Amino acid sequence: MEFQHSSPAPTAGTPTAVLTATALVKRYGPTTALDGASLRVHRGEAVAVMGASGSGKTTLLHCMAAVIGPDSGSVQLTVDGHATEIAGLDEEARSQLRRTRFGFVFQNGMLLPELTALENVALPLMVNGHPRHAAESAAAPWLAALGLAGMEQRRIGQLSGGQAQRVAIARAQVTAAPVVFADEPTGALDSATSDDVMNALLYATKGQGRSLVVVTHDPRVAQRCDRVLHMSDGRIVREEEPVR
Ligand SMILES: Nc1ncnc2c1ncn2[C@@H]1O[C@H](COP(=O)(O)OP(=O)(O)OP(=O)(O)O)[C@@H](O)[C@H]1O
Repeated sequence: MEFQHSSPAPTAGTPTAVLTATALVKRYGPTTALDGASLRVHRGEAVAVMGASGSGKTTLLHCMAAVIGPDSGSVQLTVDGHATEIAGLDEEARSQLRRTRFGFVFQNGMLLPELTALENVALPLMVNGHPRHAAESAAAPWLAALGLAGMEQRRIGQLSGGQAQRVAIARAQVTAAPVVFADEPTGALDSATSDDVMNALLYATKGQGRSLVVVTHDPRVAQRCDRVLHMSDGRIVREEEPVR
């Protein structure tokens, strides 16, 4: 299965940074969305980003994930001992990075309704040039691992909200991306389903030695992560490690 190829978890006491953001600034006209935000994400850890509406969480996630470039500051991605500065890349290079190094899970899944569950999960591999049969063969074990065996041929509208979100999680894993970004992944779900989806998300990321960065308003989701970073006015102002 795809996740057998993933990196091992970091050894205790020597956390390795996979993403290091330093002094990120991003302005939209008169609005300063990021005002010197800095953080590190270590290999194999789950980090929650919390904060009031408008504090800059999504903008931070988008800068870290090469969705947008910051106006200034640095984002360093380190994979297999090789560090790359990604903050200044052009759109084409950012797009390639997103397809190969990052996975994404959003609140509404962002799945293609006209495709089946299996096709949705296989899609990132096909976009990266894998033939359909190979892509679907790699995708199917992920659906099974996330409790969706037998549902491969259903279209997204024939799944519950929690099932659809698990398809989105499978899709974010199938390229073995070292970092997965999730923006309010449980925002549209009831609390029991939210717990299931969070279990699936942690299993598919941290459980495979990958890193997870999750933006959330839900303290229950944050509580499940290794570290919780609090944002205010475009900066990280506080960090805590939830007691479990
Ligand atoms: N594309 C954009 N154009 C203009 N302003 C933007 C844009 N994106 C974000 N902003 C502004 O930047 C600030 C930070 O927005 P951001 O979405 O990062 O906050 P957030 O903490 O994720 O908020 P929420 O919890 O409501 O999603 C806000 O004032 C927002 O209005």
